[in-house]
Amino acid sequence: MEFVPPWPPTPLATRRLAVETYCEGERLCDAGDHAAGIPLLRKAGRLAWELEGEAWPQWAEAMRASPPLPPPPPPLLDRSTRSWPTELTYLHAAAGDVWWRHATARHAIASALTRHGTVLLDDFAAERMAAARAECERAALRPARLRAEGGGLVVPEAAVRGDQIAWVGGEAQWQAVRAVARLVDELVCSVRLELGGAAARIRSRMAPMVARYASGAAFARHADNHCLRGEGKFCDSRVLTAVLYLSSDDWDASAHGGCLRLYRPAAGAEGEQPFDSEANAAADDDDVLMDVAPIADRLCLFFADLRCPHEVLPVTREDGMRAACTVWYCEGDESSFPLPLEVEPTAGGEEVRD
Ligand SMILES: O=C(O)CCC(=O)C(=O)O
Ligand SMILES: [Fe+2]
Repeated sequence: MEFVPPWPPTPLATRRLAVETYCEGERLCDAGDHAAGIPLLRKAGRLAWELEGEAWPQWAEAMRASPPLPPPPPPLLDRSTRSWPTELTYLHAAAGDVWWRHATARHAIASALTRHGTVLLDDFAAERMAAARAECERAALRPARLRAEGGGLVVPEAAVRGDQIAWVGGEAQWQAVRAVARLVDELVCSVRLELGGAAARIRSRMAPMVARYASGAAFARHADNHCLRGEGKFCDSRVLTAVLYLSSDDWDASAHGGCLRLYRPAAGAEGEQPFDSEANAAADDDDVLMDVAPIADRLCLFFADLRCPHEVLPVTREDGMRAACTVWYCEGDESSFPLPLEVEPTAGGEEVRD
């Protein structure tokens, strides 16, 4: 009688991971670490039912015998890769400096965010960018800190989080950074309703954070706000993250590093863990979505929660500046800067009191 398999064959995309998980489980069991090995063997069986049987199919044996292929490098979005949809290229050329104010652009931005959790806009602040960058270059910054297990704030190792930061208040030294943050406000306020969900309830934002990454600095994989679908012990009110890069004009990510690496949402992310640099560092590279070069005047918008894990890859350049202004947009009106319900186009760069 012909053997009829109990389930459809495991998809090709999952097979390699299943076999590798099995081999790692087997290696740990052989080394006597059954507590770590057995869960991996079980996981392998959940990934590919064929591995539960006595006799493995040919594809599984072949994979066990062949060394794993190195993962393909993630796509690098750099200066040569246009980040907006093709239909916006003409618009960008035609619409003058603030091209994304056009309704077509806003719909495309909202729809990319909804579909992919992230969107990139190049030439975002146009002529306002250079002054903001100059303020960032001049500023005295201090090492960023992370919350330690006991609750206190510590300066971590540079590979875990090595940026130097400042929170932008009402001081005269930050006039241009405040002006670009108001441009981001205008964009976020104009797309929030179309985004729906918690984004539709964005009513405030935090003070902008300016950050510079010197040579050797990185920020290990993390999500800005540890919650999934609005829930989780470590949830705060942040909904959207907006990062506007203020790097040197000649930043070449393939030579100087410092890319923002975006990951797919972690499978089964419960949203219950605090920032855990070890677990995050060990996370799977298979989940990489793309590497975003931190080129000047590029705005990267993404959801602040566990839908968008990300990391800053180490900077390898001694001179030059890898810098950004980050603004977090929050549900409700409790954060430092209330946002209007109606959007007014931001006046051309002049100073308005925040
Ligand atoms: O600078 C970047 O590209 C992202 C920084 C970041 O992830 C953060 O500050 O939370
Ligand atoms: Fe982040």
